[in-house]
Amino acid sequence: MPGQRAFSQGTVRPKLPLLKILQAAGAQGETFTLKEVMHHLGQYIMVKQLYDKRQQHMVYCGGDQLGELLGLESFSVKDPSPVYEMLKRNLTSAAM
Ligand SMILES: C[C@@H](c1ccc(Cl)cc1)n1cnc(-c2ccccc2)c1-c1c(C(=O)NCCN2CCN(C3CCCCC3)CC2)[nH]c2cc(Cl)ccc12
Repeated sequence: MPGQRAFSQGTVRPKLPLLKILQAAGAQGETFTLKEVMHHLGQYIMVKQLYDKRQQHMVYCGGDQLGELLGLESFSVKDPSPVYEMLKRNLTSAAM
């Protein structure tokens, strides 16, 4: 029951550029929980090998759609703030 899910789990609707990134990581559908968004973004980084193999907390996203959305060439997974800022710009509540 989508309606029920929307109210019970804080479901969000990614804007198109972010939705395309999530779908490239294998996401199905158009609404997700925040946890699912983070999982698919992690998968995307791994599938596209955007993380540094030696310094695995570093993500080099310059030249990738993810970097376009973040407005960054790189970031560390140890500082999630740029990702949360990007999500604020690219997620709408699906509960409406
Ligand atoms: C704590 C969490 C996190 C979650 C959100 C944020 Cl804003 C920062 C940090 N995290 C810790 N390392 C990673 C990570 C590191 C390198 C490559 C891929 C993921 C993640 C990220 C996850 C995730 O869902 N993580 C599950 C467990 N990860 C452990 C790391 N594992 C990989 C580490 C590199 C070598 C291959 C395994 C993958 C599964 N989702 C993310 C999405 C983004 Cl935009 C950025 C990073 C992550």
